[in-house]
Amino acid sequence: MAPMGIRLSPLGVAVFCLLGVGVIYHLYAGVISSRISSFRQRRTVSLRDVLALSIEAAVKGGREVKRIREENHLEEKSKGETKEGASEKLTLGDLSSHRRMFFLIKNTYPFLQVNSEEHDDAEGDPGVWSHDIPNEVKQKIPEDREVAADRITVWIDPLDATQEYTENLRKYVTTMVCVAVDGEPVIGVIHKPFTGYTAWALVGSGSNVMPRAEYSTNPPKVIVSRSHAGKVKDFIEEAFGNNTVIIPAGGAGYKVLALLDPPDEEYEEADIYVHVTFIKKWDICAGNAILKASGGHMTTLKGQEIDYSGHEKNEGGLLASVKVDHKALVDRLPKRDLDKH
Ligand SMILES: Nc1ncnc2c1ncn2[C@@H]1O[C@H](COP(=O)(O)O)[C@@H](OP(=O)(O)O)[C@H]1O
Ligand SMILES: [Mg+2]
Ligand SMILES: [Mg+2]
Ligand SMILES: [Mg+2]
Repeated sequence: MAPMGIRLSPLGVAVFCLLGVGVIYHLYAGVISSRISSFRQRRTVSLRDVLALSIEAAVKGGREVKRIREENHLEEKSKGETKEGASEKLTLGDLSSHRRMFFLIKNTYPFLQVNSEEHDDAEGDPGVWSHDIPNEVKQKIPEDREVAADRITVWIDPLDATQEYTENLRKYVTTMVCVAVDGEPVIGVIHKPFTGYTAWALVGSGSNVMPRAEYSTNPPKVIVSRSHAGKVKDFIEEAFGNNTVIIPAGGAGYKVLALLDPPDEEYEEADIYVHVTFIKKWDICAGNAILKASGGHMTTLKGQEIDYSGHEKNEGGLLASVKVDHKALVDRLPKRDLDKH
């Protein structure tokens, strides 16, 4: 017999304990959840560390891209079709690079939101960041900034210009990482796996790639997509005249580099970059950050800034420029509904 004449069976004890936990949870739920959320908010990352990690991710992903192309073992598939009916290709290069890049970032900072173009939850990768900060980054970014982790969205394109990769047009291929803070592009990395060149920028702090000395807008030389062009030629001729030089090229990363002055072997020189079909944020965020760091702009065709948080779609087209009057360019573009392209 228990004291005071109460006898509790094991089941009774369990029910009693559960009730007790329930009462305590009810009383303290608000306190517990606010403690958890304030703990999350207090978690910060150094932007210089995230830049170095992004460079390492782009380079390591790029090694996979190069290896698989050189072994000529692409395992090419189609993920479906774009709205315009072009095949959206996927190769082993995209997937292996995704695994390297995505898990390098996730294993280092598991709490960061990372959005990759590709998905492969089945196979992880044990890689973690080396914590090496390249000398060039140390020199150009002497002062660091800490940012709350919940303000950050990372965008990864493990292989940009997959179409051209399958055609063995190597110069167009890049790997890209972008870090947005509150939806604004802040860190951009564009790496070229076949030459080893890497362009990077931390907006407001420094960059290793500069604009050229001169740009023309009367008319501009316009770089455009070669495999997702839509009716871009008509659009450009209506804006800038029938004699405008149009340069078709693969890759959104490549086309941004063509607006700048990268010390890389093979690239074309353009004054502006125009895209009129649908495009996704992992394709454009890194280039947007790099242009912004040089005082340039990447906007929709109506001149709106692109928000790099939330969903991945950009449906308003693209106009990118540097060292010219971007607003004046927007004003010269035809005011058309993009669905008609
Ligand atoms: N209409 C569209 N729909 C979906 N993705 C598009 C697109 N136009 C361009 N892209 C993507 O944007 C990148 C650059 O395209 P382009 O070379 O035609 O300028 C490519 O990225 P990926 O190769 O990473 O898929 C391509 O798939
Ligand atoms: Mg793709
Ligand atoms: Mg891409
Ligand atoms: Mg891609």
